[in-house]
Amino acid sequence: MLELSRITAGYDRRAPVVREVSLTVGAGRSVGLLGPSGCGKSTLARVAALLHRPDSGTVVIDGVPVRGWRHRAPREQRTAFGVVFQQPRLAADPRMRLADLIAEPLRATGRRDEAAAAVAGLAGRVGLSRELLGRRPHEVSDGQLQRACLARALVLRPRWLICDEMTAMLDASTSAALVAAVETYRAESGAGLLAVGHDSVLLNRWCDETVHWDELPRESRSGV
Ligand SMILES: Nc1ncnc2c1ncn2[C@@H]1O[C@H](COP(=O)(O)OP(=O)(O)OP(=O)(O)O)[C@@H](O)[C@H]1O
Repeated sequence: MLELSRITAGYDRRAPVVREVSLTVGAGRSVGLLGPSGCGKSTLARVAALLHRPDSGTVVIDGVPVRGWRHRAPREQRTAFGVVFQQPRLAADPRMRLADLIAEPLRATGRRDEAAAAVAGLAGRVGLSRELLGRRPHEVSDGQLQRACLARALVLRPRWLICDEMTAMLDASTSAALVAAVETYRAESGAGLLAVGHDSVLLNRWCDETVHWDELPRESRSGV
């Protein structure tokens, strides 16, 4: 279970963008989070993925409370998450070939020897040819780069996936292929998913449950 309780977070402690928000995703479940631009969905998603330390509140991952974010998070918790962002070009090192980009989390965790087999397997799943794996980000389309970013998010076989507007910049067929790759992985691994987006049709079709930002429990507002 991924439990976010009474999270307050932002970029200026005096004016947090997320205030006392709670959200729970059951083990193996998928939750779609909808909301207007700028309301704080990505910030909350980054808190959940241990990439952004909240000002207050608690995160509990599979029963273990989080005590540190980013480099302060224990490796076991950090690697429990695979994260895909909206803009692959901001999330990919422009110098790396796609094969190296996908394998990067394995290298960072001392598992370099697994890279070749893992990349070959994942490339098939996300629909990247061998030729594309040898190219650098500026030599591929946004959709092809996002396929590589999804493969990178799956390479450590995470228990949780956070997809923050993963398909926002993509055409319908690439979006469908990426959603299908996520769901195939979830079906075999039992991983849970938090998918953030604007597209209620897509999220309703994709996820077990969708919640709107304005409907999330806020203990302070209800007077607790
Ligand atoms: N690095 C940052 N520094 C300062 N403010 C930021 C930063 N990132 C986001 N913000 C601000 O925090 C607020 C919430 O942003 P966030 O990206 O979480 O919203 P969102 O709901 O995901 O929006 P969108 O749907 O447009 O992606 C916005 O007002 C945004 O301008």
